[in-house]
Amino acid sequence: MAIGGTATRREFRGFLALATLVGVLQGLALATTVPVLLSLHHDDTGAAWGWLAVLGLVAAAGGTLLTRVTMRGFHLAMNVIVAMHRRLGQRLVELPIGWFTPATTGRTSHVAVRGTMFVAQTAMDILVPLTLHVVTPLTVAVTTCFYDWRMGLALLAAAPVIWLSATLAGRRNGAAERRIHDAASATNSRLLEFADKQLTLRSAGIEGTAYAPLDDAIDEQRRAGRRALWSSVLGLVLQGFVVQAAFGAAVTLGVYLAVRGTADPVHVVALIGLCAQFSGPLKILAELGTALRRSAVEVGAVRDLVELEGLPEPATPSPPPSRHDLVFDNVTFGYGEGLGKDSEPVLNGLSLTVPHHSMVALVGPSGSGKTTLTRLIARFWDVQEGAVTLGGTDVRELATDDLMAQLSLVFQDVYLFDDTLEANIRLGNPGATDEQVRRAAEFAAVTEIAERLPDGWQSTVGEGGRALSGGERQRVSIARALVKNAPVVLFDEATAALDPTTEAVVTESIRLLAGRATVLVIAHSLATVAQADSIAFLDGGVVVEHGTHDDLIARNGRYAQFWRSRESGHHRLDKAGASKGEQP
Ligand SMILES: Nc1ncnc2c1ncn2[C@@H]1O[C@H](COP(=O)(O)OP(=O)(O)OP(=O)(O)O)[C@@H](O)[C@H]1O
Repeated sequence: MAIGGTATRREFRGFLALATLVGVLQGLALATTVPVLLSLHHDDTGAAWGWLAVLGLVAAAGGTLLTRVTMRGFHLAMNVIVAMHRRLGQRLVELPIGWFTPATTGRTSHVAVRGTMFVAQTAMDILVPLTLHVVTPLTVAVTTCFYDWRMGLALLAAAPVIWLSATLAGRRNGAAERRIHDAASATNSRLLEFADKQLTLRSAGIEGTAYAPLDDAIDEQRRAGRRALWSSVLGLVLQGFVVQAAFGAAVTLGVYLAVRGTADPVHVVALIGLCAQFSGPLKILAELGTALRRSAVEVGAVRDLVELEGLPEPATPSPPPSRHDLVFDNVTFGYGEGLGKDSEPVLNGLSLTVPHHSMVALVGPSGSGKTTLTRLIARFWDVQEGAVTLGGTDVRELATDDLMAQLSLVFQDVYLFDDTLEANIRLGNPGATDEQVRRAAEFAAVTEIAERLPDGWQSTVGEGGRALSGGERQRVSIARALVKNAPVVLFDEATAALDPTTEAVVTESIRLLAGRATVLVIAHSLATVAQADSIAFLDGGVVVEHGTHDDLIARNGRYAQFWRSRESGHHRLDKAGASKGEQP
């Protein structure tokens, strides 16, 4: 319950205390049946009625408190769900953007839905019965001591053995539940991937529901489920056996005492009835323990997510810089953990300067690190060695909001929300006037999209912008970047061939930005390269050549080769053409 915060923890303790009190009252009500029976046996009807009244009062108090405890459990569950969702939401905005992959998104949705559902169930369906099923038999055992200390002690001595067997069974089941959880998370991720990649799968001729990674994940989930079922059945059998053995031992002891004449046989019969109330609830203790562990696994997964390390925010952030030159100073970065041998650095001590309000084009073979380089500026991830500075300030020293306010990102995978065309542009600058939005849209040739769509600017673009073509989506994202009017623009030109309008918009918007913002563009077209103040040619995670177009042509190195090969054949630098195999 720590996950719900301090207030929830206090509420939880009160809830458990109340549930314990209900358990004690239920045990006392059961124990009161013994004097009722004995009074009847001794024909003392007055005492029998008296004890019956006590029994009624205790049972009524227990029932009333049980209603209260159930209500409290409900409130507690709701509070924890809200607290968990809040913390989860908070954590998601703090995580580095690079953390979000289809696998982690699948895991998150699984955890957010199942984890919270389990918490709600834990308080209501598990914790109350579990507390009652422990406290009531213990109260019965203690009160038995008052009637016959020998039989009472026998019950109390059995308690740790029963507890141990319940714990062992629960632990086994907990491990099985963890496997089910992992398998279900994996299936969830594969399912999302399967839905998301339908186009790719179908174009690869993989039709229907046959998709090996998903089938494997479902098989693993089935196997884990079967193992968990066996584990749970074995636990129940073990628990039932131990409890029956304890009950049998208490009955045998009672009979022995009666036969030896050291206990009244009627007394013993009444106590055997009470012992049955001791063993009944304990039989399903293992089952409840399993449910609790299952819940703990789900809650643990939420906690793991909540405790993931977010992007470290500076304790005292530097003020937003007034100049906007970008410097990569000896930057080393790899996607794995640390810089161990399992994590080949993608950038190897790379240094590059993009002066204030200048434009640098990044070119180079596929996989040379161009995308990675631009994303380090926006702190999708942090560098492992060296530094990325903006206006002389390390990007890690800036508050994330301040940093993002300086940047406009025009990436190929920029997401359009299932909202209106206008709202998607305004996202770049929520405070922009209608006039500013329309001007940016006009420049990025989005106006003609609005004119074509039935509801104009108010037309919704569908989830991820699916109502628009790839080129149109890029135009909307350019309009979004233009309306933001940020001093630094990171531009990833589309690698796929664009329609002529979009191609012209890309060229024009880059021309517009030149001199007004610091622009770092991953260039795939010669038209873009030609507009840059300088060109950095990347290979193997380092800048192998950097200079103006004329300088680099005169040097007759890698860039000159690339330029000639593009000029003589293709107009675009597609990925295949720029691959390492073919010298650019
Ligand atoms: N999220 C990621 N996790 C792990 N490795 C990655 C990730 N993104 C990129 N890489 C690896 O980093 C290397 C550089 O990739 P990057 O995308 O930066 O190159 P690029 O020059 O932009 O390539 P392209 O022109 O094909 O887009 C590649 O080997 C790639 O496989």
